[in-house]
Amino acid sequence: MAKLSIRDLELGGKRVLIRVDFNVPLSKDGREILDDTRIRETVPTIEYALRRKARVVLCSHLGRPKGKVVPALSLRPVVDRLRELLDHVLGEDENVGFAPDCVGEVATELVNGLEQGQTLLLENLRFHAGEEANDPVFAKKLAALCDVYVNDAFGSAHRAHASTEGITHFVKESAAGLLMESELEHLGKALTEPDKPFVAIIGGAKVSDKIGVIEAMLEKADAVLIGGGMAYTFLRAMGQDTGKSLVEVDKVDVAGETLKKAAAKGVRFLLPVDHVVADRFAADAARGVWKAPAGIPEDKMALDIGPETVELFAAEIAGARTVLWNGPMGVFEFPAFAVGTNAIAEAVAGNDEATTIVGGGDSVSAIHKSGFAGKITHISTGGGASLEFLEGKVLPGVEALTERL
Ligand SMILES: Nc1ncnc2c1ncn2[C@@H]1O[C@H](COP(=O)(O)OP(=O)(O)O)[C@@H](O)[C@H]1O
Ligand SMILES: O=C(OP(=O)(O)O)[C@H](O)COP(=O)(O)O
Ligand SMILES: [Mg+2]
Repeated sequence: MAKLSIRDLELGGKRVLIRVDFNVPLSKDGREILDDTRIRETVPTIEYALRRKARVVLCSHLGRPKGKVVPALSLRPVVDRLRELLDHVLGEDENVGFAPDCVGEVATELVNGLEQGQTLLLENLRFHAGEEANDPVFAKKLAALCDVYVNDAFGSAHRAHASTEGITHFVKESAAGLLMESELEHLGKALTEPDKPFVAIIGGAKVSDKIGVIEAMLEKADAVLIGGGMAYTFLRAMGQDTGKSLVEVDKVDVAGETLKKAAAKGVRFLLPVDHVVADRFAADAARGVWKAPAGIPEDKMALDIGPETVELFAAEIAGARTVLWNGPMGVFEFPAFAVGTNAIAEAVAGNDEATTIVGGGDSVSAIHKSGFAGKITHISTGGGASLEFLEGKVLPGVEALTERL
């Protein structure tokens, strides 16, 4: 099922709306970009359009503002970084423009005022509730800003939102961008029929989003290693005390079912056997190592996997021929709780015989921080998107694109 590519489009003079995933990890005040991979990876697509004299409009979400304007989640800080990265394509005095709202009069005026070879970034799509609700009224407003639509946001391709799915119903041509194509190609090669043993490592904090995918993963993986914030809902399902650790109470049943299925299928399902716990969620919190079978005390939260877990996971990783990793093993943003994530990064990077894929906005930030990024086969801009790709279903953001005839 071939989809239209940006390379199939006539772009000269056209208003080209490119949906990008600039959902980059930010410092707490929202001013500093901690990892710019997701911006850098879209440069080839933007450059491609600019060189063909398109009038380029970029749109993205950032974080989860839930339909309200949250100043700390403004995309404005991205403009400067983008300007630097496009320096080789833009004229000397040329700036990347910024529209303080993604739809409405001001946005329309700024978009229509764009000349060939100019670029405008729209404010956070999720400041409008219509984005996540996939409201056709909002999708139509976005569509009105362009002549052609390009989706380069692989990291958001698992979302059927107004800017990834809805909009395609209101534009004539919807095409994949160069990053979208490259991600699908790399992940397709590595994950459609993965070399075995296939080890999947899942961590991070988006428990309710990703826990459902783990069950599907049991069909493909030989071993599943669960760390980070994902682990505690499973440990709770096993009846362990998890203290103040991240647990999605609504998902404890799903976790229990997944554990049963893994056992029935003979898939090795590894959970942390020890934890680095803290008394509060802070960089300078008092730390200690807690080891199963003792439960995590009521007043403590687990913020990293412990040293025995690292050894257990590293041994499994060493025998793999394909590794897919999404979700950090701990709160790696705090150096004191980055040890487990860095050790797993070293183990994945150290397996020279395996195809290794690390995906996700925060996981990519973590792998760069660890210093081992250079030894990973493919660094993907998608976390949830990579996991859902592995399930084998077509991602809604890809499915919605125009068929190539
Ligand atoms: N034990 C934990 N408790 C709370 N948060 C955690 C824990 N381990 C990891 N995290 C957090 O998970 C976040 C990343 O999760 P997620 O967005 O799912 O990953 P990715 O962006 O790589 O797909 C990080 O900000 C990290 O601090
Ligand atoms: O960061 C993202 O996904 P990821 O954390 O799984 O890598 C995407 O931008 C999707 O964001 P969302 O999970 O808030 O829809
Ligand atoms: Mg993330």
